[in-house]
Amino acid sequence: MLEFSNFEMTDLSLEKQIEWWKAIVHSINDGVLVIDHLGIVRLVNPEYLKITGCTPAMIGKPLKESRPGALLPETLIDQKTRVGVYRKTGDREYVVDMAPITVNNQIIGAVSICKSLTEVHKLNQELKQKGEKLEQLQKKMNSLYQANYTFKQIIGKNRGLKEAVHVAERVAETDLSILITGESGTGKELFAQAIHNESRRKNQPFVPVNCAAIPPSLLESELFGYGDGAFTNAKKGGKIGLFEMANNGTIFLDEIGDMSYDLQAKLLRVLQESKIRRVGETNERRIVVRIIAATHRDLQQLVKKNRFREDLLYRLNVINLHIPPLRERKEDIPELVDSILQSSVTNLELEHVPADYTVDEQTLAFLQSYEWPGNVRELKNMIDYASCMVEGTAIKIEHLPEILTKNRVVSPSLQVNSVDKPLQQAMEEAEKNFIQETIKRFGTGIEEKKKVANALGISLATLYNKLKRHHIDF
Ligand SMILES: Nc1ncnc2c1ncn2[C@@H]1O[C@H](COP(=O)(O)OP(=O)(O)OP(=O)(O)O)[C@@H](O)[C@H]1O
Repeated sequence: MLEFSNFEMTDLSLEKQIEWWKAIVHSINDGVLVIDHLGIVRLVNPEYLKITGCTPAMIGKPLKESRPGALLPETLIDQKTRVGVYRKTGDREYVVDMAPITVNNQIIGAVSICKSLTEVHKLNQELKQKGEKLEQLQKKMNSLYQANYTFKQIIGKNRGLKEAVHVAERVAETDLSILITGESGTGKELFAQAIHNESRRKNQPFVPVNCAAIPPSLLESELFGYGDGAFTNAKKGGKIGLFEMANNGTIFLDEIGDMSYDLQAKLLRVLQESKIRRVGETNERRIVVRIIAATHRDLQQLVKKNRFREDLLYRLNVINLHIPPLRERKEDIPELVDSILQSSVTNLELEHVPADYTVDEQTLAFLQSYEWPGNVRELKNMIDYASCMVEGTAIKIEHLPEILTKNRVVSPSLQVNSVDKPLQQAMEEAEKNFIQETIKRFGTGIEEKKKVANALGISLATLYNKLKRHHIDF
């Protein structure tokens, strides 16, 4: 009920006050109609005329005259407020709120406020469109954050690898945190995706984050998001973080060993409390996320050097999966090569090679003799390159990248029974030359030896063996 009894506008003359009130009513975005206690129309605003299609001629006449079905005069009698009354005149639809106007407990009139449903329909339509857009974005986001691999795609019969697959399959359905260790390119993300796809979270996002690729100063806001105006250049309205994106799914924290010590403490708190706080905000948001972390670093060593928090290591390392490097599972190379060849034809859209092209025996033996510092990723890149270069039905040594064949880094345990002696000899010589070239680059001395071994992608012990075998003084 509208009460005017306490209204004061002492500074204005009566005329001015009326003008003032009319201006207010006219500027209202809803339709307004006022009748006096006799049911005579005293005031209508332009929006009312627009919504109902009435004309200003109705002013000064009984409302029932221009609108015989009007309910407002009844409000004068029963003094009831009516809300959301649906009205339709021709093709005009609108809803009306009605209320009596009282001054000093006396009914002096009634007011009707109406809102066009055409407007509401339009807003509804807009809302629907926004909803559809949101759904599309959600789908897009889910497809961006989708895990593609399953355990079936993990190739290898090596004992260490099979053991890792076995454990991963057993723990996939649980929510236990997993730490995957192994050199770069060994398949850590492949494992993480397969675990996610085998879990009950498989229809939820899988969000990979490379902690080493994001500048430390940005990593916190990338992980946890930020609030409105959290810092200069911050997006208006703030930004959702990767943890929130991964809600109900899995977050894969790759290269966790590269995370700053300070951020490690914040991450630990998030893991313990299942709550995140966006940078610059005070409120916390609950999240349910499965954590899989990975690193090529020795985290125990980093703990000893005070560069990794021991408490975080224990929290992440509930299950440890170690993926052996490719040089320790060379028996898997032929099968990996076969699978890469098959996918190369389709992925690279190669038209110049037959679907059943292969790698010839000598080349395969060479691939098995190489140390693969970049592991399966490097093998895949090499085969993809050779697939583009191949002429005929089989990849030969000359189709491999020059850098690989010129700088052959071959393992001491070269098992190439089927290989012609000249190739073996050539490879031995190439290895010797390559080691000598690398020594020239780095120089001599114990530290330099380490650098040489590093550059060659082999251990110091292997380097010593090779030096002895090739009679190289160092
Ligand atoms: N056992 C395997 N079977 C089939 N493909 C594999 C296997 N291991 C690795 N790959 C392939 O090798 C490539 C590199 O794997 P992935 O990215 O998972 O390695 P990573 O250890 O996570 O590397 P990084 O530490 O550099 O991030 C991918 O294309 C992956 O599909």
